[in-house]
Amino acid sequence: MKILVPDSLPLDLTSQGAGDTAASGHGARDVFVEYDGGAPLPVEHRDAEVLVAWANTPANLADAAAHLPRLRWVQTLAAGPDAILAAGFAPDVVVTNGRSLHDGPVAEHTLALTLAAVRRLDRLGTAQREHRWDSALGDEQADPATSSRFTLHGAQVTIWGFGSIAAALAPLYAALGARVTGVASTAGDRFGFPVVTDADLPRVLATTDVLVSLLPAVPATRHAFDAARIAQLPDHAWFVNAGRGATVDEVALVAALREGRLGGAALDVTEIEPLPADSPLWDAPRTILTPHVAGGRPQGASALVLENLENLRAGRPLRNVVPRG
Ligand SMILES: NC(=O)C1=CN([C@@H]2O[C@H](COP(=O)(O)OP(=O)(O)OC[C@H]3O[C@@H](n4cnc5c(N)ncnc54)[C@H](O)[C@@H]3O)[C@@H](O)[C@H]2O)C=CC1
Ligand SMILES: O=C(O)C(=O)CO
Repeated sequence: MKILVPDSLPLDLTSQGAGDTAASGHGARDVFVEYDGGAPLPVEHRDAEVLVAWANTPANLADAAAHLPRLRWVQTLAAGPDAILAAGFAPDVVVTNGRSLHDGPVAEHTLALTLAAVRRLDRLGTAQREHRWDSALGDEQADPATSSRFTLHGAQVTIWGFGSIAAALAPLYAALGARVTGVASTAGDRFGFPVVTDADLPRVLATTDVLVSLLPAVPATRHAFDAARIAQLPDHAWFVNAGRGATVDEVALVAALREGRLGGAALDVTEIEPLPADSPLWDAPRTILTPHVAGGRPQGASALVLENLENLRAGRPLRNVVPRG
């Protein structure tokens, strides 16, 4: 079985006995071939049956979808399913994602964005660059009625998209004294945190101090955070997004920031990446931007690939299957 693996990651796929594919019925050894996810796939590797993807260009993925007739399984190492679903792989190709491989780093980065937001590091950074000692901020925020703007202690944090990353993140907020509510496709109690569905958003958002979005980009979540949702939040609430930019109506967000309708926005992701130089988001007031760096490299990618390779050989269901259509 020929398995294409990205040359952009140091995967260790040698320690698994994976070379012997007798159990798969092919009677030949597995061949791991490194490829460049930024270039067309070499013609001599169009007989590959497995594609492991990481940070591939859309053109490379479309090329793979069109030119690998024997393809059975695509393993993306990204948690987000959007890019791999957009490539147009045939319906009988199993697609799995890197859910869980980014939990720790994304949780840390999202917490960092949240702390930068509530402690107003944006404003204090500007003051530093202007050589101004802006200690007034501390006094302004000392008012108990509004102190939730300046501390997470006692603040209501709502995590929209309460899945694998949220499971790592929610306890960090709780440890700082925040109350955490999750929003997901199904309601219930998860890891000790209450989880509601979108139907409850108007009620939940009304008392939210920090709305954290970890929503995947799928058709149902496109521009989910729009003018109507912004209007449901208190004016002091911050919006933190480490999910996907496509879930945000950025025109509505910039308008709200300019009108003082939000405490601010801290965004690791934007609808177009890299963010165009003329995007109004760069200069929107009370806005913190980071360039899609929350996840970084996947953690434990080799183990996931090997586990799913074993599953494929044994005819078992693969881990992290992305629902199609
Ligand atoms: N900024 C970065 O570097 C990174 C961003 N991400 C993003 O984070 C997202 C979340 O990752 P995981 O937690 O691993 O995914 P997950 O699949 O474990 O969780 C997603 C959650 O969103 C919920 N959800 C989906 N549609 C919803 C809707 N319409 N309303 C309410 N909830 C909805 C699901 O019920 C699920 O609980 C990824 O899809 C990806 O876009 C992931 C890794 C790195
Ligand atoms: O895993 C993902 O979805 C990412 O965005 C990686 O940075």
